[in-house]
This record gives sequence, structure tokens and C-alpha cells, in this order.
Amino acid sequence: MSVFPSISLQPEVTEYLQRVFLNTEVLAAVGRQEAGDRFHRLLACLSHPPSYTCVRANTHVASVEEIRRKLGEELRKQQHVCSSSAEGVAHQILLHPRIPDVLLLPVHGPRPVKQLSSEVVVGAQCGSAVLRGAHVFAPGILSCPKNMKAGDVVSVFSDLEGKCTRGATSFQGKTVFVGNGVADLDRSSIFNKEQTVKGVGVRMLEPLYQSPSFDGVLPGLTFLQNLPSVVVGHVLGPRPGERILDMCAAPGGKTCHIAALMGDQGEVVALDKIKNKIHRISQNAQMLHLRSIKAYCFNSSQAVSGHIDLNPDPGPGPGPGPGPGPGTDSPVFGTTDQQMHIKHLCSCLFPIPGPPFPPESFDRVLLDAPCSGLGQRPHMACTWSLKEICSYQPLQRKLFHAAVQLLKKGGVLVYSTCTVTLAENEEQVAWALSTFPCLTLQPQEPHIGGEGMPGAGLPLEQLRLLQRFSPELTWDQAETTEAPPCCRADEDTIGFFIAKFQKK
Ligand SMILES: C[S@@+](CC[C@H](N)C(=O)[O-])C[C@H]1O[C@@H](n2cnc3c(N)ncnc32)[C@H](O)[C@@H]1O
Repeated sequence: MSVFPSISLQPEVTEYLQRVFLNTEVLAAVGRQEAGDRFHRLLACLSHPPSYTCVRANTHVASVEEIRRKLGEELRKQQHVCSSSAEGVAHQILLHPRIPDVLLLPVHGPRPVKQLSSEVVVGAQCGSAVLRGAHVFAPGILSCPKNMKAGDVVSVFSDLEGKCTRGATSFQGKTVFVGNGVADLDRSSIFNKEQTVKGVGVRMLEPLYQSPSFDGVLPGLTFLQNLPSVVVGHVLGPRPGERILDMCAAPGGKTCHIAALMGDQGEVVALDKIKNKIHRISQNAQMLHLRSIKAYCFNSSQAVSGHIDLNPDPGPGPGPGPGPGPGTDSPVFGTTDQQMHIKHLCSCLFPIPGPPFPPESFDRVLLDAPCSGLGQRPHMACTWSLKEICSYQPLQRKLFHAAVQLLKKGGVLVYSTCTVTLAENEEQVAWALSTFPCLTLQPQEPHIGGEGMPGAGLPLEQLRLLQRFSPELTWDQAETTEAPPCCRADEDTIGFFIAKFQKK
């Protein structure tokens, strides 16, 4: 029995997803019973957090071992200050066996926590953050008891349907319990009309899912990131001295990872169309001591300053052909080290001006596309209509067109989403391969997720080149305070999709 109900979706969205997960190709591969079970497990697991917290070590500044040691010290201090959260649970910090900059912390839960009479209701986003180890920040609080004072012990509930009004003293709508904590502020300060209050409103002492709070913990050395998102950076495979474009970059988690993997040598151009998100990219880059990142507010679908014909008539006879690109390992001249040095010098001496950019400006492009986000966990309710869910495919295609134009010949393009639909994942790959004959699918390293889902007409050898993280394949909820086995970290992730292309 699950501790939370399955994710609540609009009925038309549930039906749509059911058609996706029980499509004829899936039915032919695994049969109706297994396909149906997978679909129900998907709906159930989405409302629960993954069983590991993933922390990316900023190896540009220190070694992963050193960061692991410092993180251990910080978390011990945290347990010391907040003694009841230490109850029987010492934080284990594991190295990922295949990803050199990933630290994994098991999440313990759901734990048996007794509900109290004093209730605080928080917004769904805040509730999800609490389930992943955060304290309750004051702006996330919607309702609390009339006379709540700092120091009161309260139960925290997450508002499932977004119906609780801010400032209410009680709420009768649909909620789920996420744990107990102690108020850091009085009610009057939380709902102060004169000034917006920031900071912790309720400090969680007994969360339903126990995971350390990372607020202010080693900000220059660690970055909280879902495991598949860290995989994206490695799959892109940036090298020192290259010029990389991150087309949809805010808040900059992947941008900063890319810059760190390049040893901060080269140029990472980060675009996002929302102005106030650009500040977050720059803030994160500064915090992680990365200087190779340049962030611009720009609509990436219009980021190409000219046009090239991506399907030219090949004409008779062999042409001069493109030189080896970044995905090719054969050097044109000198050693690979010399080439990297020259690339680095070039990007320092001739930094690329801001957008729009001429075609073929970048060695590698990441399109971490805006998407319906249906793989995010924990995610208890989504009120989006089917029209909204389906609106992403055309937008992603516009961005993809620009991505292919901006990529150099021989360059690498990585496309990723945090959703589970075929339309935004495998169908986009099938469309891209038929629209851009210059693209070929490439193997991914590391490949720790599963293969692509059948249903978009891709042959098996192409599905095997795709990386789909499908928590529903192995999800099994047992109530436990024991650490989950380490292998679960690769399986019990958010739903995610990665495809890697090379431009011929
Ligand atoms: C999935 S999020 C990116 C997350 C980011 N890559 C990271 O790892 O931190 C998608 C982003 O795309 C941005 N976006 C949406 N449409 C865009 C467009 N046309 N051009 C540029 N950015 C866009 C959104 O503002 C959002 O920040």
C-alpha cells in the first residue's frame, strides 16, 4: 500500500498516458498485463520521492573524495544542531560506481510519524521540496493556526489541489501529510502584509522521508541535481577549449556541470528566454567559481543569425568533406592536448559575441527542452489539460531546428527532457532523424538508464541508443527506515529521457 495516493491528473491526461504506455508496440513487446502494471506503477511512483538524493560534486574546485569528507562533516554538524532529526539515522554518503562526480545519499522513508493537532498547510511545490529534505520556507506556507508562535510543534500538510488560500487559519481541502516540525516564526510574521518574509518558516524535525537539508551546505562545492541530469553533462562530453551552447539553461544546473567538466576552459553560452531566470544562472556560476559561462536572455528558437540548407543536394562526386569535429577522436594536426590548447586560446582571444549566432558556431549543443515535466518526483497533482501537455512538441521542434543549425559539422547535440510521453521523446527522435539527414544517433556514456520506449516506429537498434529513465519498471514501495540498496539509485530516479546525435 502506497503512503500517498497516485498522482492526480486530469482524466483526459490519464487516458492519454494510458494510450502511450499501452501502445501496440509495447503490447507486442511485453504483453497487456505487464504494460498495464507498468502504467499503474508509474502513476503510483510519481507521487513519491526517489530513494536517493543525488549531489553533484563540483570537481572543478576539489576532488570528489574531499567533497565527500567535507559533506560528511557538515551533515554531522546538522544532526548535532537538530538532534531529533538524527534519530537512528546516520547519513551515508556513497560514491556512484560509474559517475565520478556523483555522491548519493539514501533517503529513509516513509517513516512512521504521528500527526499532531496543530496543522500548517503548504503549497504543493513546497510540500515536494520537504519530501526531498528541505525545511519549509515562509513563502511556501498557505495556512497555519491562528495563534501559532515560534517554537510551536506542528504537522505539515501539502495542498494537493492548489485550493488553500494564503493566510487561512485552517483548510478542509485535499492534503497529504509530509511530516512534523517546529515553527521558526510567529503567524503574524509569516503573513506580514508590510514586507515579504523570507527564510525558514517551519524547521522539519520528523519528515516522512528523511534526507538531509542542503540549504547553505557547501555552496561552492556541491550542487543538488537529479541523477539523470548529471548523466546529461557526461553524455554531452564537453572538452576543455570548446564552445558549447546550452539553449534552455536556467537555473543553470547543467550549464555549470558542463563548465566544470571543461575545467572552466572554453566558452559555455547559456540562453534562457525568461529574464529573471538569467540571474540564477549567473548566481550559480559565481557560487561554483565558474568563469567560462556567459548567460543571455534570448529566445533560442530565434538564436540563428543566418540560414544554412541542412538538406543540400549531394551533387556528383566527393567534395572536400568536413574536417573531424568534436565527436571525432582523430587529430588533424598535433596531439589532442595541443588541439585543446589551441581551441582554448581561440575562445579566449575571440570570444563569441552574444546571440543571435551564425550557423555552425558551436562544437556541442545541449537542448534540455522545456517539457510537460511528467517525470518529476515527487509530483502529487498536475492540473494541466491535455492541450497544455501536447503544446510542447511543436516548441521543442522549433528549438531543435535552431540547435541543428547552430551546431558545427561533426558536432554533438544532446536532447533531453524530464517527461515520460512518447511525443516529447522517442517521437521527437524519429522526427529529427527523418527531418535532418545530417544527424545520426550516437551511443551514450554513461548509459545507466534503460532503452527508449517502443511506439514511435524506431527500430530496436535505435531504441538501444536512447536512454530512458523509467522508475516504474522497478518501483516497489516498502515502508522502511533501512537504506535502500545502492543499485536502486540508478533505477528509482525521476522519469527522464536523453538522446545524443552527431551532425555529419
Ligand atoms: C527544463 S528547463 C531547463 C533546466 C536547465 N537546463 C537546468 O539543468 O538547470 C527549461 C528552460 O527552458 C526555458 N525556455 C523555454 N522556452 C525557451 C526558449 N524559446 N528559448 C530559451 N529558453 C526557453 C525555460 O524558461 C526553462 O528555464
